Amino acid sequence: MRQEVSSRTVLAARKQFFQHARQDRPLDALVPEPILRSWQRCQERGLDSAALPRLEPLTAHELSAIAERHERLRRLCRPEIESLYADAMQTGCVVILTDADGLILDALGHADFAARAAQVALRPGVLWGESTTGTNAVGTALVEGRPIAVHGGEHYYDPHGILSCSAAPILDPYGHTVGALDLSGPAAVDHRHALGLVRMAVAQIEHRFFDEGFGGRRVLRLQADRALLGTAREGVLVFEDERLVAANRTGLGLVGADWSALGAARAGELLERLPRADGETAALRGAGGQPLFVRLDGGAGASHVVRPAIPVPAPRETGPLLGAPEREAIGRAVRMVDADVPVLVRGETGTGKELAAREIHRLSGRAGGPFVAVNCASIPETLIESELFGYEDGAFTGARRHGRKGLLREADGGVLFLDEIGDMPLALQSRLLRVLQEREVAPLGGGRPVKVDFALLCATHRDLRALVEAGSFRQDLYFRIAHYTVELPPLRALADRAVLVRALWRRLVDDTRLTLSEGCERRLAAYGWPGNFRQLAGTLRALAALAEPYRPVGEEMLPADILAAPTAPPAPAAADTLDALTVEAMRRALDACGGNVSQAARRLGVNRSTLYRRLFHA
Ligand SMILES: Nc1ncnc2c1ncn2[C@@H]1O[C@H](COP(=O)(O)OP(=O)(O)OP(=O)(O)O)[C@@H](O)[C@H]1O
Repeated sequence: MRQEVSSRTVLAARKQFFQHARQDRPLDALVPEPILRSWQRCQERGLDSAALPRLEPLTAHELSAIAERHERLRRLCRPEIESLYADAMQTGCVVILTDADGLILDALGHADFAARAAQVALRPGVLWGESTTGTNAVGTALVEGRPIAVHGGEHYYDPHGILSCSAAPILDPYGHTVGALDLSGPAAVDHRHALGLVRMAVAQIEHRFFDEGFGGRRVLRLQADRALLGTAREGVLVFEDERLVAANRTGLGLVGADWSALGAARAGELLERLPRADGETAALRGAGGQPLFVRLDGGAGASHVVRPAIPVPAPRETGPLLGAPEREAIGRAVRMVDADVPVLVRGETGTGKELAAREIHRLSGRAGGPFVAVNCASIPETLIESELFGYEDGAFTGARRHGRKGLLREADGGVLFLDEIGDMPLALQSRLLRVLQEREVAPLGGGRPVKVDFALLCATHRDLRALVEAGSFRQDLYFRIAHYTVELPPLRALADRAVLVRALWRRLVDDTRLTLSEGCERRLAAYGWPGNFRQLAGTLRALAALAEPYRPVGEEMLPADILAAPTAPPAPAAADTLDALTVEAMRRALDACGGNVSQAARRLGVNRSTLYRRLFHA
């Protein structure tokens, strides 16, 4: 209902604004002020709202060069993108990361909506800045410098009326805009929580900027609520000598300052004093008299890297968490790769096919060589050939085309990973087959063939045999790449999922004070996880964002569809077998040591590898 009323109002506002009809009501009573301001900016630029926006998508090659330049931003945003992705899968949305100009770097989400969004060019490589694409959440949030939701007809261009988008700019510790995060879905669906989710995710990302150290400067963490110190909801102020040089928005807000204070304000103007000792939590007052809890990390003589305010995490394990059969299958795949036999990894989306492929590479004799991953489904069909095989100078008309080596040659000495191989066009399948037979690549444009030496790993979520029968996959290529297949089972089919949930939580959440309650773990273990590990990881990250230190996350914080799923049957009586008792003792030791595997192994008097194998790969 709310959606209907608002879309009627927006329609009236559009009529008044774009058709210069009678001014029945002041426009700012019909649409939010930031939207109106944006419409006016677009009109002044001469954008025609009834036309199609002028778009110049980047080529896959240009996009990958830009994405590489923004590697740090993408890495810092990854945990939040994955947790928003879990939400997006449930609400039929896409999560989008852009650079500071509004160029889409990553878009991840529900396939149905992603396909519709692509029709209005809401996809990687396309610029959604306001000056080209009119009023839209990303572009307008970047211009206005604050989080903004743009629903349906509030978009400047008519075709964008199918979208409902919420975006927030991402600021670095110096107040510079480095990108924007956006959650977009169909306009017909009410996404009232989207802006809140995006805002929270951006606060976490901005907080993470401070993890990378400030070279001996003094980093002050502050909060009015002591329990929030050490969490992503704390404020941060960085001082060089006594001068404020970096901050996050919460920190500035708590001392009543804004970005203009950077480089100008001195500590004494913001707080009654700085705490005397490193690591000491002090109760003091802001310059305005407001009570605050503060803690200082690092100082004049401090080491180069800022000490984290949360307990030091155990070193991270990064490979996949696997059951014993899958670990064995991966071991066999490593032997195949070492013998130059191609390997196919099969599994539903999110089961960890790429992670498994990276693990095979890491364990193989080619670990010292490159791992080159190509997603055959995400590169436009017209570009796959040149991306893979490269091209000579002048192979194309147009000044931008310089010769390119191609990914097959870039994988030389290492592993080429062809993800979603089932989506490779038939003509290219023939070319690939020839390369595999002859072990040489001829670039487009008639260059001399070059010898290549790479091991081939392919992955698919499809039934390749059925594609062969349907005539869309070459049988000879199928036989060539599917000598040995690693089947990754869906998460719901794995044994002992509670152990997996706990292990993944420990991996993803550095702060050992944050834990899941038993009931919550049970619910998570019982759920069907259509998005498999990816969805589970996203959900765990979202729960971590809501968790408070020393208060185990309760079931009530779980998303509705997980709560609605039936819970697991009670543990089997076999729990009293010697094996089950051993594993239970190991789990308890691990919990007692805050997830630190080395410490737990020492306590039990067993090898670290034994503990790891029994708990995580059992
Ligand atoms: N076995 C696992 N252990 C821990 N994390 C995992 C595991 N499998 C997947 N993940 C996590 O889930 C996410 C998705 O993994 P990955 O991209 O490898 O899946 P995929 O099967 O290749 O997905 P898609 O088919 O959609 O490309 C990643 O963040 C990865 O770290």
